[in-house]
Amino acid sequence: MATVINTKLSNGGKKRAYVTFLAGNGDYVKGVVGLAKGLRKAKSKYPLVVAVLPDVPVDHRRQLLDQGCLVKEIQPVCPPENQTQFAMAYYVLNYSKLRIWKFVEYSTMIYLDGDIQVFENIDHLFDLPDGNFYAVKDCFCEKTWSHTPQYKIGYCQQCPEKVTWPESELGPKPPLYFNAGMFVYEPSLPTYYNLLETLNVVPPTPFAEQDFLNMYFKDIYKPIPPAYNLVLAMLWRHPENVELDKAKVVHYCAAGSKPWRFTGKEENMERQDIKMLVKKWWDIYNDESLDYKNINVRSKQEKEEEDVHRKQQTTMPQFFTDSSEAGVFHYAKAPSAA
Ligand SMILES: O=c1ccn([C@@H]2O[C@H](COP(=O)(O)OP(=O)(O)O)[C@@H](O)[C@H]2O)c(=O)[nH]1
Ligand SMILES: OC[C@H]1O[C@H](O[C@@H]2[C@@H](O)[C@H](O)[C@@H](O)[C@H](O)[C@@H]2O)[C@H](O)[C@@H](O)[C@H]1O
Ligand SMILES: [Mn+2]
Repeated sequence: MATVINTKLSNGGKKRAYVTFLAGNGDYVKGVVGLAKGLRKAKSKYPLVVAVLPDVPVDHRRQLLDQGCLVKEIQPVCPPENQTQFAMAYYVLNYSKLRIWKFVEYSTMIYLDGDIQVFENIDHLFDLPDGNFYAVKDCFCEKTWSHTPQYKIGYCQQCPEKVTWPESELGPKPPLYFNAGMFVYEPSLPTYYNLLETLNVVPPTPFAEQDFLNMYFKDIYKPIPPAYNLVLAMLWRHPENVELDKAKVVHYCAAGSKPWRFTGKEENMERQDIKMLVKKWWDIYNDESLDYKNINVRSKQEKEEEDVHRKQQTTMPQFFTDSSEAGVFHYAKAPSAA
């Protein structure tokens, strides 16, 4: 009987945290600072861990520590030698995200890209049933997908009734596919080592670690509502699937939409909803009252009010219990991916 490795805390404690990933000495650090301040404004009760590659400079790490982040250095993960043309050349560095499965001091983590902002409290996602991988469905309609059969025939999982998948010509319909900019997962050493072993034998593909994670977790992937990761292209590709005022999490992944380098010149960036969302991001980034150093000076009364507000927030939203999403909770506990 193999010894079961207890990858949870030895005292069985249930630690939780948000986690993001930072590489390079460029301007993505602004995204992570904005995310740290956004989580604070949303009154999240869990810390933000930032997994940094060795090339993240000391002054950027200092900025993150000053914003109350927990900075953890990780080593890069490189895919096997390959001739793949990644959808974006820099996607090759995104494989390093896989290191976050090693953070087993946490039982559950919510991964958020550095170009994501959390505008409403999503702490309740930590209470989703264990054993699954939760994320929001992606869209195949941007030209970044032009290399795929879906794109070529105009098929998208966001509107499967629009173009029927031609099983006779293309074989079975592709499984549901998630955007890897946001997901709820359980760190696990067996899963971590198996991910790295599997990576070495799977040929890389254009969406790099996003494709790889979709392949690896396809049997335990459970979709959650788009409010938890609004991929901006949905606004012009599938407006019928978007309720902008209900978007709790916004993912600035459309070309030209990164708020900290926004010019408004690229396609779709002249839209009023895009400009409103970019302003919303900047309002948080520039709000000094959200800086970590200023948070601890609040009055005792404000803290009591905050506790009341937080208690109101921690109940699972109604739609998770009485809508199609309820299927997420009625699944039998899936076998761990490990
Ligand atoms: O130079 C870079 C590029 C990417 N990233 C990190 O990798 C994530 C994924 O890249 P990106 O969000 O640009 O991909 P997209 O979601 O736009 O396809 C970013 O959010 C950052 O957290 C980074 O830190 N530095
Ligand atoms: O390395 C691959 C990346 O793939 C994803 O971004 C893409 C993808 O979602 C496409 O569907 C969109 O068309 C595109 O705009 C968007 O940038 C993740 O957001 C990112 O974290 C990362 O995993
Ligand atoms: Mn992103």
